[in-house]
Amino acid sequence: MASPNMLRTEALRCVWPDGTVALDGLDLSIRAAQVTALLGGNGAGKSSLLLSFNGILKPRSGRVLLRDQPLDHSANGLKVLRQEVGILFQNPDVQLFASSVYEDISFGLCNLGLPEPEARRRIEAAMELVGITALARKPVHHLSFGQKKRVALAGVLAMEPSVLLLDEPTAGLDPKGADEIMRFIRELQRSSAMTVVVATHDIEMVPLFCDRACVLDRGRVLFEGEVASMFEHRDLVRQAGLRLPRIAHLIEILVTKDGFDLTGTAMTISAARKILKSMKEERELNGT
Ligand SMILES: Nc1ncnc2c1ncn2[C@@H]1O[C@H](COP(=O)(O)OP(=O)(O)OP(=O)(O)O)[C@@H](O)[C@H]1O
Repeated sequence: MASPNMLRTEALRCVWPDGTVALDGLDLSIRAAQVTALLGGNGAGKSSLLLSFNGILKPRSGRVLLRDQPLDHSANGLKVLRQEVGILFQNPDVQLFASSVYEDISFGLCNLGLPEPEARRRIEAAMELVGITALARKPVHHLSFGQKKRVALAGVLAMEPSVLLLDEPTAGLDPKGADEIMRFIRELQRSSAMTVVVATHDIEMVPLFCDRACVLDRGRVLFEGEVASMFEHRDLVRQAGLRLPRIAHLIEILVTKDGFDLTGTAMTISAARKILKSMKEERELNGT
């Protein structure tokens, strides 16, 4: 059975104050308890869409619905919304402003007026989750970029949101850090049934960590559906300025240019290994 929709847009049109149309009549759905990749070239509208999900960018027309209820853009409505829908910005410097890591993570919770023991429990749990407990007393301005990103994420997670919006979470991280953050988000999403939306240019991680994909182009939806199905629409992928994962591209070249008789396609190394192993077994059976 398909998951219910957590977020939905109806003919959503968003225009920045300078007149730039960022989203141009968008109709799409974000399924609950899944990881959705938001893809598209530079300026396609990914960040603008995340900002509209969080109520920061208000629709010029159309609407955004959370659990089938239109967003309430009043001051109180936004306060409630931001407890439920957390956003990690691409640049952690716009998100961090307190003097120490601990204080920064506690900022959003202080605004909720939580009792001190509950706030402390949440802060410590969030620091533990993202692996920054040892940094608790460190000044934020002494942290590396990757550490700042984890602190900003801990601040979002301490609010215990049911929807997590991530704008380029792996940008600027080393390969190990990028892999760790995506694995961690995937595990967290599975254990807590969180809904996650990831705007990214990191196409390699899409088949590894995402269930669905939504491809934007000039503020419009070009594709919405399962990740595997998106990669089957190769023309569309390329039209949107995207590419296949390297391993899928290699398989494509082996079949189309080098005449390899491979059945199926592969988006990940483990899937490619299966295909190549089955080809080897078939050859051995046929004695070729
Ligand atoms: N604060 C702003 N003021 C005016 N225009 C903006 C603002 N932020 C974004 N835009 C414009 O809105 C459009 C969509 O930008 P957006 O940042 O949402 O795209 P994106 O898909 O996230 O791009 P990228 O992959 O480069 O981060 C672009 O034309 C951009 O120039």
